[in-house]
Amino acid sequence: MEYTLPASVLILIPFFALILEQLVPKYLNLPPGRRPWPVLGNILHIGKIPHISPARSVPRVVSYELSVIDQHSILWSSDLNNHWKFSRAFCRTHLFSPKAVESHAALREKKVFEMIDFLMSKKGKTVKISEIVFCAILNTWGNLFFSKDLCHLDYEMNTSGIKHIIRKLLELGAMPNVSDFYPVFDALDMQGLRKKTKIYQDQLFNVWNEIVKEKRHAISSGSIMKNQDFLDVMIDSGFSDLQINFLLIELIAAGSDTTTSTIEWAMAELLRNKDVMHKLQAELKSKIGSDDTIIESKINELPYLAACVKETLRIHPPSPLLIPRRAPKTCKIMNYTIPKNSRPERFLDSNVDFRRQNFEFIPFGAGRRICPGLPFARQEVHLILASLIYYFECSLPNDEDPMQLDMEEKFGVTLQKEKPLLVVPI
Ligand code: HEM
Repeated sequence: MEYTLPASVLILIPFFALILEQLVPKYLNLPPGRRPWPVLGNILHIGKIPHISPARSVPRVVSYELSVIDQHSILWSSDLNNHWKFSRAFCRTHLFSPKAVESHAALREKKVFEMIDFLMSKKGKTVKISEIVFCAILNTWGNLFFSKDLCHLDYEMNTSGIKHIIRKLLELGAMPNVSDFYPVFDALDMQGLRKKTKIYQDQLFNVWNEIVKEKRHAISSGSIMKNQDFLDVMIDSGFSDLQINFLLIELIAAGSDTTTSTIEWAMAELLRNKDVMHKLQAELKSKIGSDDTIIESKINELPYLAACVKETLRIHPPSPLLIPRRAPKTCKIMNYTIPKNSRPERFLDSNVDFRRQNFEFIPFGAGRRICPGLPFARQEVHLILASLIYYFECSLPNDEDPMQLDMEEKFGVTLQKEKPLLVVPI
């Protein structure tokens, strides 16, 4: 009996805390948004596609121990601590500086040629283009990191399931987590998201754990030349296994789905916009010639291709928590005309570029947290898209009308097409 009072007070404390949390923001000058419900907050306003919902509060998207994140993550680190600064500088030196990006051009080209060769063998057949592009990109990273391919271009033969694991991790990362809204429940992991994330993370680590072990052994016994790939450099710089795992998982997750979905959306838009497709084909024909191959040094001479990529990133930004913009019909906002739909030409006579400080167009973010992979992604997306359009005349299966193509978006850490794009390369 004597325990009744303290026990009930203990039970009530979280509820008082939650109600207080809902009341306090009323006195702050917050940006306009839907009025939160007591206790529930904006959770009911989030909806199925949170990146375009009018909710005020956006959840923390990942569930992991914050101390571990801050010591090992670039992507999710909550402040700009020394670890974050070191990791960004390390990646910039070895992966993303202009010199590093250029030194990897031959590898990107090789992996794209392999993809084109594979697609040649599929002429006339229906393929899921995102699976093949994803694999080409993953193999580029695999070779940069471990000097090894990570998946099979014939996606039906993939047994490691690496793409599935990455997609699952990204899905879990984007799932609204009760404890993101109510941190008081954090330790309970009520939806089991942390537990599931750990399972998939371990599966991904297993893809390269053996390689890391072998590399450590070979380096310490002096049986291989040093610094042949990024893993060598990490080992040489004293990275622990946990540091290696975190950095690789983040680079692979951040760098594969974003680039793949940009190319998939670009292909879908091009198939729907025949005039744009013809203009792009004409540019490629005139600048590349009819029996030449596409290499990166030629990519920068293709302004219409660059405009198409920018237009894709404008309409379908792969990082959806930066708000996507698309006007279903031409309209005026504050005396500005907002033209409808896809029109890459808007970028031809304009200096707006995601590499500059043009804050009206920031698909890679901006400022100190701007995407460090931008220079790499830019080369990769241009090269793959140009190659697909140059070597193939793609159509939709069963003579489907491109205007009926399903363009629904699926919310996630990266913005995917709800229905994967199926094409027939000819
Ligand atoms: C089309 C391709 C890509 C797009 C649109 C994109 C977009 C973004 C965006 C919007 C952010 C958040 C920026 C912010 O918080 O302000 C980001 C962060 C990041 N991206 Fe990318 N990204 C792409 C490709 C890549 C690639 C290829 C890599 C490298 C493998 C990469 C690695 C990262 C990392 C590590 C961060 C975290 C940076 C930090 O928090 O300091 N991304 N990206």
